[in-house]
Amino acid sequence: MNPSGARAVYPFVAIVGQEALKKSLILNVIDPSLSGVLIRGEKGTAKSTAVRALAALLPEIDVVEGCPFQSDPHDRRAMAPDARARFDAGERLPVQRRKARVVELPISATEDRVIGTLDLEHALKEGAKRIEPGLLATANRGILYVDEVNLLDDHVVDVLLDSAAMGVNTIEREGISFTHPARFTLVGTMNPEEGELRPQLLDRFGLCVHVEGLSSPEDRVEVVKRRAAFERDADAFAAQWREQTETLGADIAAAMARHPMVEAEDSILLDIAKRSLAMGVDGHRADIVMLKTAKALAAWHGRDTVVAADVDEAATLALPHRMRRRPFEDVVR
Ligand SMILES: Nc1ncnc2c1ncn2[C@@H]1O[C@H](COP(=O)(O)OP(=O)(O)OP(=O)(O)O)[C@@H](O)[C@H]1O
Repeated sequence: MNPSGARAVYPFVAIVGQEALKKSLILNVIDPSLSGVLIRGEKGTAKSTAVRALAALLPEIDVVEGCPFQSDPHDRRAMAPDARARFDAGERLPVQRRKARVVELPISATEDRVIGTLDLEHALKEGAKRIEPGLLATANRGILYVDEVNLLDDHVVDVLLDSAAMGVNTIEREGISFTHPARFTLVGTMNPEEGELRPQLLDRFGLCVHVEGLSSPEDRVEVVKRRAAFERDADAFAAQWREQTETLGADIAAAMARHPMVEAEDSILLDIAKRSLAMGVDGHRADIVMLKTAKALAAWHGRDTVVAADVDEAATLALPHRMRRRPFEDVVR
């Protein structure tokens, strides 16, 4: 525990190697419309460590103070009904500035816990209907993290992916229909040895990375040393990595600011289309995501124009889970 009472989190920048994993998360912060990432791989390879550590690198956002739906005080369309009604009535909404969050969805979460529900106790006691927000409300404008996403009820995964795609969540109970903004980046981790995700669900994760244990003995030693130092004194360890953490946070913020300016020429779009055709992907999601990824990469590298190398890298992140399976091969790598 650190002085604020929060449990110290292993720093993102102290993760050894695993560049694709780290890059896929950073790109989703630069462009939250990338539709998230599915991180597949064996156990103990820093998957959950990386996602939890991402919280320290997320941008600051303004929220309507006390709003359980994380309404944006500066954008009427990004407000939940209550905040919008107050805004329309001319109220000056109180603003709280805080970091965007990583919210974890436990594997045992029920549909009500995810979507939200009607507070029946309140309705019975007070005679008034009140919405009890779910995790999709808490995760609005942040990251929703599902560890072992392959073990989550298919129906709940469907709900998550639908909300993530539409940017809204609707709670329907007892004749009431309540809609609130739910824009979040879905990050799922899974160990394929414990079961696969349906291909329809795979395709809806923007990016996919495969993570393996490190193969160099030196790197493995470094992992052990760093972990031991972290466990000995987590705050001192975090302090040791603070400067690098701040630099990475500033680099991400700069890329986010540059991102809307990035352009891609038609020759790049053609290159993307040809790659999708060559890989035999279904539909057009691969092309759309590849272009977005290439643009986020260009912004990350400080450029305003997408170059061929961005498309090369984007393809490694956006295509693996979309290639048509060959007979007898149902494992995505
Ligand atoms: N590349 C790495 N750099 C630093 N620490 C690592 C690395 N790989 C693994 N670790 C350490 O190994 C432990 C296991 O990592 P983590 O909990 O993130 O695994 P995981 O991939 O989420 O798998 P599981 O599903 O088993 O939890 C953690 O203590 C983590 O700090």
